[in-house]
Amino acid sequence: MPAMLEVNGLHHVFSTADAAGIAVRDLSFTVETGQLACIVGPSGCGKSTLLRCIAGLIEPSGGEVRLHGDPVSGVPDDLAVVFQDYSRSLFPWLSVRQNVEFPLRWRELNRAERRERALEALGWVGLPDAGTRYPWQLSGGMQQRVSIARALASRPALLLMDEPFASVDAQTRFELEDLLRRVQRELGSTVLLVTHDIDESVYLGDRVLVLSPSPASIVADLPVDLPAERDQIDTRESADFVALRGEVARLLRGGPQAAKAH
Ligand SMILES: Nc1ncnc2c1ncn2[C@@H]1O[C@H](COP(=O)(O)OP(=O)(O)OP(=O)(O)O)[C@@H](O)[C@H]1O
Repeated sequence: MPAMLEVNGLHHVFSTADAAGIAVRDLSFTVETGQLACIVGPSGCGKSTLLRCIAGLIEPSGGEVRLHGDPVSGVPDDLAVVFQDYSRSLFPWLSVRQNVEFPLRWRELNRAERRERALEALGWVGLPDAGTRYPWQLSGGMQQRVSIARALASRPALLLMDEPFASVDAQTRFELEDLLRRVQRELGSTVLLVTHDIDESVYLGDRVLVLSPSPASIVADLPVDLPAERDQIDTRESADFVALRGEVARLLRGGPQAAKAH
């Protein structure tokens, strides 16, 4: 059976990007069904470009992306993306429930089924009673929960997340990280999340892919051998967490040389 996501020799060049125009350089990896894989890399290294190529939003200059064996060209139906900026991704003139229902219009679902799915997804993210409110009546963290509910409502084969918690305060970030791990495990979702935050990548991931500075290539692919049940205080204080965080930090500081040593 093919992996849920296969990225083979992915390469992307922007005419104005740094390093002779190369944004992503010969990247290959797979993500298995039910896995939460984190990609961590320095600012500007090409994380968003990589995610956009996988989402079919950018046609890569070279290489290929396969979703459960099928080549990706254009945005696949069974893929959803959560971006960092929830304030620009939710429609302010639609209620929370209507926002969550919106992408379901392109599914073969009747009105009642769309409504049911939206309310179910709002329940998954702890907002069962927020359906009639408007995004601007909610806190930033609640708005990002709505974005996650909208992405999950279509039950995507793959959920892509681009720095999803970078715009909320530290306490809310912890809550959203725990929410994501809980929902991902309950639903068995396959998630690929990019972040520049080393601690977040280790706390959230079943696995951490470390990227080099621009142009992005893979420096290391590390399994996260932490217990599945994680706690924001105890896990972050554990010896295994501290050791892995140190390893990722050293790889990020050392770039490709560290990768060779690794
Ligand atoms: N549309 C574009 N046109 C030209 N160059 C681009 C475009 N988008 C990104 N780039 C360039 O590609 C490189 C990688 O950018 P990208 O946004 O993918 O990095 P990133 O790791 O997501 O950055 P950050 O951590 O700051 O969000 C950068 O040099 C950037 O300037």
